[in-house]
Amino acid sequence: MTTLIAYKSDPVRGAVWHDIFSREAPDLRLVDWAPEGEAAQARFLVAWTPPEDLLRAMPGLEALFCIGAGIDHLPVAALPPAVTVVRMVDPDLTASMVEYVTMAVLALHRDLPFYRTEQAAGRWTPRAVRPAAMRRVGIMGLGVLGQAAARAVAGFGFPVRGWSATPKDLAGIETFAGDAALGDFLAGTDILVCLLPLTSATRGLLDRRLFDRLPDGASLVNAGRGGHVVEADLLAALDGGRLGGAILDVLAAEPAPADHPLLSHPRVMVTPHVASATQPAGAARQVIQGVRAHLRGEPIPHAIDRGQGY
Ligand SMILES: O=C(O)C(=O)CO
Repeated sequence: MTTLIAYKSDPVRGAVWHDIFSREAPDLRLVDWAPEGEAAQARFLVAWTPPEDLLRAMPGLEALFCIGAGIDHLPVAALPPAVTVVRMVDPDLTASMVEYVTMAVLALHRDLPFYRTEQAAGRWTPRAVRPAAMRRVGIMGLGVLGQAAARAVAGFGFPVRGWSATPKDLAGIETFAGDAALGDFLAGTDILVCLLPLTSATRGLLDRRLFDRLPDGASLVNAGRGGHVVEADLLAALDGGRLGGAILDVLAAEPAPADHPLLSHPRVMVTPHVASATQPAGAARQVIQGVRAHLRGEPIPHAIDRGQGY
């Protein structure tokens, strides 16, 4: 019997998914999601936004493949433990995130938010140029994206440290793990990069208490989720001079309202959640590998740990 995989996402990228499945996995059949169609019988679903009341819509569901790296928006708790939830790990998605973090770290290191404001005011205000070796970058979250970003940033000569919930060993990167080590990690971080997954343990973690543990004038890059940051505390830290600047790809409410104070802040640069995106070819191949592993009775690579929430 053919294995059915339902696809519920953008139809333009869907054309690439169909092409890869028909050429590389003729034994598997990708069908576009429709509530009344055969897709409802599928054992696997690929989606960013699953159908409402997923289990009723797909009673035979065995695995949900998220089309993005983050799964915090999915109704995981409502799914029985037998349904595996899988995160996307796509080389193009990782590469784009590495570009974004590198760009943001360099922009903060080279005072770009400051020069943008000076230029707008018609001012010519040079600041001292500091070598990368004098700017310490701290990356929170050392999963696939965090590790790749840490290596890339270290390549410019920045001393790089990383913090994660559980201990990680990374060549050339000083690593810290758990709540007890957070203070030491922050005290030696001039540019803080958040790439954490959003869970009940990390929601609101970037608050006044955390900003107070950074060196004076430190800056922030958030390419995780808006929910990591207490935005009122970030604004207060920027206005009070604790933080020198921020580059944010994500905000608590997206799209952000036009009058959001972070959008107009002179030392903040905001991008509209574009740091990275899954590309269809690599994503389709990850799903093919994952479905095949499952059919062989093996664990699906990049399945989330429900206890950890990512
Ligand atoms: O992949 C993700 O989780 C994203 O946020 C992409 O937009």
